[in-house]
Amino acid sequence: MGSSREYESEKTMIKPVGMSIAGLDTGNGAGGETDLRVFEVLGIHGVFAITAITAQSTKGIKDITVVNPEFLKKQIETLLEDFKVEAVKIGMIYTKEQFQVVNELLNDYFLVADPVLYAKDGTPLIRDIEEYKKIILPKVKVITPNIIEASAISGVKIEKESDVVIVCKKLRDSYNIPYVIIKGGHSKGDYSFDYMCNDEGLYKIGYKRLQAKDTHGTGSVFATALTAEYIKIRDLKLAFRKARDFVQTSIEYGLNIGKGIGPVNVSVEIMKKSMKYEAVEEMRRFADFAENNDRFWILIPEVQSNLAHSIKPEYVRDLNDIATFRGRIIRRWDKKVIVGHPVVFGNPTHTARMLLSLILKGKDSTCLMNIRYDDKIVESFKRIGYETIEINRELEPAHGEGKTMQWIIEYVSSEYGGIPNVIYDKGTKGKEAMIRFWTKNMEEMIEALDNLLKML
Ligand SMILES: Nc1ncnc2c1ncn2[C@@H]1O[C@H](COP(=O)(O)OP(=O)(O)O)[C@@H](O)[C@H]1O
Ligand SMILES: Cc1ncc(COP(=O)(O)OP(=O)(O)O)c(N)n1
Repeated sequence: MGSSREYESEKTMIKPVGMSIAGLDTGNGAGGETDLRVFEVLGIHGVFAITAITAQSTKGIKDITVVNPEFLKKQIETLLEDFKVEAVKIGMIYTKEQFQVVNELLNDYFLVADPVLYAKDGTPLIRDIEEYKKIILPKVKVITPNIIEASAISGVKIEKESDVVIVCKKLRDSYNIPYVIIKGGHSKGDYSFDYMCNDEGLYKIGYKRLQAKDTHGTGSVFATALTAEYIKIRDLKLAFRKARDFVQTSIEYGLNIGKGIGPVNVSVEIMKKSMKYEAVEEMRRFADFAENNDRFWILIPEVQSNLAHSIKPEYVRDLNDIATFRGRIIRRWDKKVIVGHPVVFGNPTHTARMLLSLILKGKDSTCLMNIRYDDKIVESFKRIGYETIEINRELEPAHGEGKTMQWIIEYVSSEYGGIPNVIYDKGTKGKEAMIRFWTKNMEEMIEALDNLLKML
């Protein structure tokens, strides 16, 4: 046996470093600690120099303790002498003495300023605004105000798109800022437009305005994501698009925690990726079960089977969150069952569509398989303890291809109130009779089919 030294890696692991200079939000929704989480999920090692501690929750800010400028200086110096900081995001920074520290220490750095004049509850987060304009703004490469902040800093009220152009120009000219990004979260309309202006002109991105309650931290998260993306790709226009995309997803999955405005969900993308990985592993487990059970062929209809398996239902939005086997589950001439790998997401199979309809209807279901219709199979499901329901495919309206699965779920739900685990039909002209069986999880699916096969 070789010693463990043989396997020691010679490679050193490195990560780019980004810095946040910001206040601490004790509720972990908007301050420097959230910036660290954003840096982390975007592949940056975040470091944090703290300017103030806010006693804050989803209900707002109760109090603020400001860090003295000497200690802010000590923190920044300590970090800069050790790490190669690639870019710095400046969030809440409170006093002119603190601004002077930044002015003194961060001359040669790429600075992104989020001028958080007020928190959502109206609490001022930058006290000496006039000094901020004089000391901080001329140093920054990018500024990311919302329309209220942009109006307050420029003195020009933003009411329409042409005002954005005027304010952009004014901010760029007055403070010599190369990139001004004005965020449209506080404007009205079906789309939330953000504008970036630079030497080349105005560039606008619009995303559907989400009717979301839990939006605490949108601005902080946007500016930090922009900083992180800039560090990675060094292209601010592309970083703008990526940061905007990141914020949209974070708002879409905002966290309904606390009694007030919950934080946006910055880790949702990596969580969904890891859930998808788990789903693939479970599909493999199912494939082993199906291929190694010598009676599994009994369950396979003429049109063959498939298994649809989703990530946690609350994270499911569309077919991209549902896995199936690309080559279906096939019964060979010699009764051998072959599972057609690979597992793929976003495959518009009947099983995936039906599972999606079930989930969108509010069912806590993650697995669904289509099974050959046979009286004995339906009876066995009943004996195991599952409720069954028969539907008549003759009743299906002529709604074109691709709508049948949704119709079955809508029909069962409206006619019978609930949606039993076993839904079957005896077929119609050109349509094979079929059983569809759904379960809460993979454990239950495998156990139920195992029991069923022992009865047949
Ligand atoms: N309801 C929403 N739907 C979609 N995007 C939004 C919504 N609210 C804010 N945003 C986006 O979130 C980001 C932060 O914007 P904004 O809320 O204006 O900043 P701040 O948090 O500084 O007030 C912007 O990209 C904006 O377009
Ligand atoms: C400590 C701290 N820093 C910044 C903010 C404001 O951030 P923002 O992203 O604008 O979030 P909302 O307050 O608007 O939700 C903060 N609240 N606390």
